[in-house]
Amino acid sequence: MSMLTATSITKHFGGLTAVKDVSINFEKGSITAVIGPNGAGKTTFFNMITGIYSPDGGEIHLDQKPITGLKPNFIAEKGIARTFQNIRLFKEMSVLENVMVGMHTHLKAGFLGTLFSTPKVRSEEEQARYDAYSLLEYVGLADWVNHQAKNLPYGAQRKLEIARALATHPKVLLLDEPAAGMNPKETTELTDLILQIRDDKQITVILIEHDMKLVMRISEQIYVLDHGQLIAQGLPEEIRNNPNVIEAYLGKSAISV
Ligand SMILES: Nc1ncnc2c1ncn2[C@@H]1O[C@H](COP(=O)(O)OP(=O)(O)OP(=O)(O)O)[C@@H](O)[C@H]1O
Repeated sequence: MSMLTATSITKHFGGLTAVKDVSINFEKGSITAVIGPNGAGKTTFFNMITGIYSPDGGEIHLDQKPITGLKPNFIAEKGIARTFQNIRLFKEMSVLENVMVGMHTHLKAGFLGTLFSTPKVRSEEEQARYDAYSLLEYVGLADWVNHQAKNLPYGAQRKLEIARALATHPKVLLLDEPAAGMNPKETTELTDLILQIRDDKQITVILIEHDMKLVMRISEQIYVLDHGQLIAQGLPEEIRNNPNVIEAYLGKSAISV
């Protein structure tokens, strides 16, 4: 079953076409990678899906419903969460608070409730605290809950971003270069975590990533962008051996990955 569909989406920045006529269908519960050289249009593609940019052409559907051009907060509420290429945490806040922030779209007590701290607000807050802790335990950060986010090792900060994204109960999780800057041990842990998220929660995972070992290991489908256009799609094995992809991006050395 299709969970997210981009149909012929295009984005121009002045005279530059960053994404041109790209169509991709993401199946429910699948793990898909979008790869390609620097400047290929991968992040722009993510930015259109998450509502940061409105496409200049084409349509996007989530769970068969149109979401094209909706504002990011609406798209988040409808079930798309993301992490960023450059980590975006509230650095002075605790690890637990960072995840609780991710939950706020789901809390029901309104502004007045928050102002007067009614019993309903207090119980919601307690539940949020408990859920945030559970999520941190799930991603392997239980020992860090009370630390300031800025004091976490790099790999743990990336995991915290994932926990915060999961706090919104997404149907689709977009990961923008989740392994960037990670050491091999952290990358292996991340690989296991992504697989676990999909298996346990049936979340549709889409990742942009330059670490080809990770990409080849976990992706069921791979899409390759170059100069804003889709130049290939297929199974990891097919992509690894595709002459156009080797030429545009992977290089000959990739064959041994
Ligand atoms: N806001 C913007 N204004 C103007 N040009 C932009 C903007 N965002 C992206 N671009 C341009 O669009 C093209 C695609 O950029 P994009 O960041 O989507 O590529 P990418 O594949 O994510 O690259 P990388 O792997 O380096 O992150 C690039 O030429 C980039 O300079």
